[in-house]
Amino acid sequence: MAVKYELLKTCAQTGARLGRLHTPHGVIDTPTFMPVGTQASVKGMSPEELKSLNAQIILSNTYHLFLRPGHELVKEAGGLHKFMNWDRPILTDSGGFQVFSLSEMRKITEQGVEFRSHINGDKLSLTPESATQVQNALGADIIMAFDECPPYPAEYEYVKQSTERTSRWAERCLQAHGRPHDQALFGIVQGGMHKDLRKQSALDLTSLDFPGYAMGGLSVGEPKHLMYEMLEETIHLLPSDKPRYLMGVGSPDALLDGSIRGVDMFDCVLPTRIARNGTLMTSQGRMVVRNAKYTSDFGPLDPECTCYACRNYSRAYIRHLIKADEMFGLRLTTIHNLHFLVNLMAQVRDAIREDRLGTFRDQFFEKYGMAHN
Ligand SMILES: CNc1nc2cc3c(=O)[nH]c(N)nc3c(CC[C@H]3O[C@@H](OC)[C@H](OC)[C@@H]3OC)c2[nH]1
Ligand SMILES: [Zn+2]
Repeated sequence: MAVKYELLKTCAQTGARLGRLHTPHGVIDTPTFMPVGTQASVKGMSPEELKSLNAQIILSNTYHLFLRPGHELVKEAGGLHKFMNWDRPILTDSGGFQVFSLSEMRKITEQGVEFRSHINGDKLSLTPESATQVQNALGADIIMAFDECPPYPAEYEYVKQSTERTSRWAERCLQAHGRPHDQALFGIVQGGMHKDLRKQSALDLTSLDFPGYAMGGLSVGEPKHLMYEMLEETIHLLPSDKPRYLMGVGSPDALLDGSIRGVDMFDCVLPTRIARNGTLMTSQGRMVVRNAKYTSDFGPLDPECTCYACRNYSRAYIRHLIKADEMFGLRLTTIHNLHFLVNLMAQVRDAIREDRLGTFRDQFFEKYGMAHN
């Protein structure tokens, strides 16, 4: 069956929505946080551990898998679900963003992007057609249109040209989309930090009628208030019966403030990335467990947390593992941070159900401390 969004209710206190996203590999409760598994693995986590954390969908990335091991190999393996032994929903990004953030020597034209692999320097290219065909081969449940995420800051004229080209690319992606097993292609709204360009991009893409829409070009170094301004400018132009996905956003405060503004889906490498240097998101704010003050602290990472790491290990032990460069340490900090965000979104959904998300946000910020994010 196709990807279908079901709006269950809107929070009476805020603009937040409670929903369910039905996909061929299962249902996703929204608003949702999606763990990132860029190279077909959420770093250090097994599928069983992700399921025990109640992760309902994970992300992977076209740019990385196109370079290594190659989409033909993944297709030969039976697709990404089989290849990585994950039988729940997967979303893949189109690679547009990574071409600009990772590759060298890139050249962008109406046709697409030419670049050199950051792995071995090979001269490669991606176009709206090839990026869509790669994603068809990988077989995720939700795939993203091939777009350009303009740098921040950028000249108005550049953003205008880029955004108009991204709208033309979106149409080419729809044409090229093979729709294998009802795979859903989401459009990505651009427009930089310019309200008129954001509006035009939203109108262009909604006229093409995608099953879901992402807000791209944000969380690229702009001040948070600017991100929210662009979000507010765009989100009411998107159909309310389709899911809205804010790309690259995942600090706790942004998940709350994005949900309040009507966002249904979030992704971010933050929880897994900071876990790898021993930084934890806890109910009392951020904590750096390698800090000497935890040397003989035999309590859990977070006294309010019920995750596997907090139920079975102490700060002292995890600090020791991180200092000793033991792999198990990073697995425990990753388990905790992923649990923290997945659990935060479960509390957000409960708050929406009970029309109290605004109150929940204020209470959370109070405890978590707005200084941290
Ligand atoms: C951090 N801030 C941020 N702003 C972003 C904006 C865009 C955008 O406009 N277009 C596209 N196509 N992608 C974007 C992305 C990348 C997200 C992916 O990047 C990968 O995480 C690093 C991951 O791949 C599994 C994820 O998959 C959806 C952004 N990330
Ligand atoms: Zn925990």
